[in-house]
This record gives sequence, C-alpha cells and structure tokens, in this order.
Amino acid sequence: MLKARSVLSGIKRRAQVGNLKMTMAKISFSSIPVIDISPLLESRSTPKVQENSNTRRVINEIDQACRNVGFFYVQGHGVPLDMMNQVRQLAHEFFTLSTDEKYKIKMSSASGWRGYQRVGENVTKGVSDMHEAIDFLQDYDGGDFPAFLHDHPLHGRNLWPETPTSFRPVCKEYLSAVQEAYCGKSCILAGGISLDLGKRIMQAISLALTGVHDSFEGSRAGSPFWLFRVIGYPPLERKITEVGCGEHTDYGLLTLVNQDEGIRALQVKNQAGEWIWADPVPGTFVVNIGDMLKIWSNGLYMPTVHRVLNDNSKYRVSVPYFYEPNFDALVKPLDSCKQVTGGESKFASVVYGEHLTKKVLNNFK
Ligand SMILES: O=C(O)CCC(=O)C(=O)O
Ligand SMILES: [Fe+2]
Repeated sequence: MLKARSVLSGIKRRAQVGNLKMTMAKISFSSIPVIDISPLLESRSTPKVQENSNTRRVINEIDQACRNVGFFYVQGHGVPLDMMNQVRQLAHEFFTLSTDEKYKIKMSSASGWRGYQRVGENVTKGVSDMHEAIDFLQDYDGGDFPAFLHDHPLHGRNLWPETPTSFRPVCKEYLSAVQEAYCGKSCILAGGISLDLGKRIMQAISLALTGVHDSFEGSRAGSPFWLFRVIGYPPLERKITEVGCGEHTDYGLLTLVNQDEGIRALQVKNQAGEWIWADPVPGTFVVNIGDMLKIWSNGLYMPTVHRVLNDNSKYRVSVPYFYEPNFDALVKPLDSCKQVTGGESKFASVVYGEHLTKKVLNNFK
C-alpha cells in the first residue's frame, strides 16, 4: 500500500513507489473505487498536502485508482444532487421530442460539429452507436486561439434547444458548478469555495506524479478545453450486440459522468479482458482518465477501455463532462514519469487539439 507520506517526498521516492505500482497494475480489478474528494475542496486554493492527512489520503486513493483501474467514483464533490438530477431529467424531456424538433439543433460542420445527432449517427470504430446526443464543445470562433480561426473544423458556437425552456439555463449553471467558482443557493460547501472539479483532481494527480500541484497548469491545462455531451440510450429491445456506445478510451484528461440511477449500462474492461459494471452510485460522478494522461504519465496511468450496453427496458441518460488540456497543448511524457518508467518516452508527442479534431472528424465523416 502506498503510504500517505510518500506523496510528500518528491520524485526520488516516487521512483521507487512508481516501479512497485507498475508491477501491481498487472493485477486485474474487479470493482471501481469510490473516493470522497471533499478534503481536496476544503483547502481554499491548492491542496495543502503537507498539512493535511485527509488530503494526502485522497491523493493516494486517486493515484491508486488511476494506476490500477483508470476509473473511480467521486463523492463529496460539492455539485448539488438536485442539479445533477435536473440536468438528466431535462435531457429525458428533450429526447422525447419529435425528430423535427430535435433537428432544429442538428449537428453539422457549420457549428463545428456541435449539436444534436440522432440514434446511430455517432460511430465508434466503424460501428454505429445506439445513442442520440447533443454535443457541446467550448465555444470558439476565433479570439485568442489561432487554432480556431475561421477555417478550423471545430470553429463554431454551441446550439442550444429552445425546448425544454429551462434546458439551457440549467445546463449552463451545471457547467459553471463543475467548472469554476460556484456557490449556488443549495451548494453543500459553505463559504463560496471554488469547485473546479477537473482542476482539483488534476492537482491531486500532479502531486502524485510529480510532487508539485501545478504540473498540469499553464501551457498544459491552464486554459482547459471542454466538451459536454448529453446522451440518450434507447432500451435495447432487439439484439444485445447493438451497443449503446462502442468500446473506446476517452481523448483528453478526465471525464466526469453523471449517469441515470437504477440503470446498469456502463462497462469497464479490466486487465483480464472482463467487463466490470460501473453501476450507478447515487450522487457520484464516474470519473475516468483519458489518452492525454497516458502520454503525460508515460503509461503509469492507462485509460481504461469502456462501453455502454443498455440492455434494459428503460431509456437511459448520461451526461459526461470532459475536462481537457489546453487546445494547443503539446502533450509529451513528463520527465518525472519517464524517470520511473525506464527513461524513454513510450508514446509519441501530440498536440491535444489535433488529436481531438482527428477523432471528431473520424466520427462524422
Ligand atoms: O454513457 C456513459 O456512461 C459513458 C459515455 C462515454 O463513455 C463517452 O461519452 O465517452
Ligand atoms: Fe467514454
């Protein structure tokens, strides 16, 4: 077991622990850990790791989960339960509308691949996915990012449905709760604390991998790109082989999934190739790590293959939020991670935005 103290003592210690964990990572997982991250949010700015044994414990739990599972549930995250439920409820309402109504915000190249896709339109590894969705990507239509000049394929603004009328304001409030300083009326954390969940979890990961909290800030993920999907999975009444979402890993850093309660559909592949159910745990987000963390950690953290199989009689909604690197970040193995994995880069460098653009265009061509 990685002792809490080891997080504090820098890269040298991490080298020993890292090798041990690389060996341990070969053991197959059979369940997904639940981590209460409230200690990370209680410290006002950065996790005060030296002073707080609870924070150290959470960092270690996240580190273990990233090394051995690639998935974990987070509770104690501060996003009000009512708001999580309301976003999914509004998604259910939207998906019951007629196709004509839903097509008012139809996804196309004109919006930079933002908007609504009908069932079967999304493709994973050449196979149509049995889901419909609204895709939102950070609005970009120029501004400070040369990558988003007019002819960039992801140039565009989000398309918001007019029905249900509260869809847009509720989703916007939800996004601000997940992303940044938020203290709504029902905020469970007192004192106007900034949640910024992606950043807080990345600070914990940074401490675990590099010994300092801000390795993923600045030019790496200081201005994180984001995507947000509102997904509806019809019940599979016919063939069980028709998957809601085909097996894949996610593209970026962290995904935070808000999934319907009482419906088992998300599956995660363990090291032995078995599918482990990520059953809904009320009030939690399911968090998983993406391709960019594999590169930055030089394989210490591996994103885990997952898929969705809704072979239930009920319609299922899930709402993933994707916390990503800066669009123009050059992603290459961190020196401290290379040191504990044999000294060589195991993965080629990529520019995150190029990786994302390729993936998005591949889906919709
Ligand atoms: O619906 C889910 O639970 C997960 C969806 C997913 O894996 C994704 O959108 O990347
Ligand atoms: Fe995914």
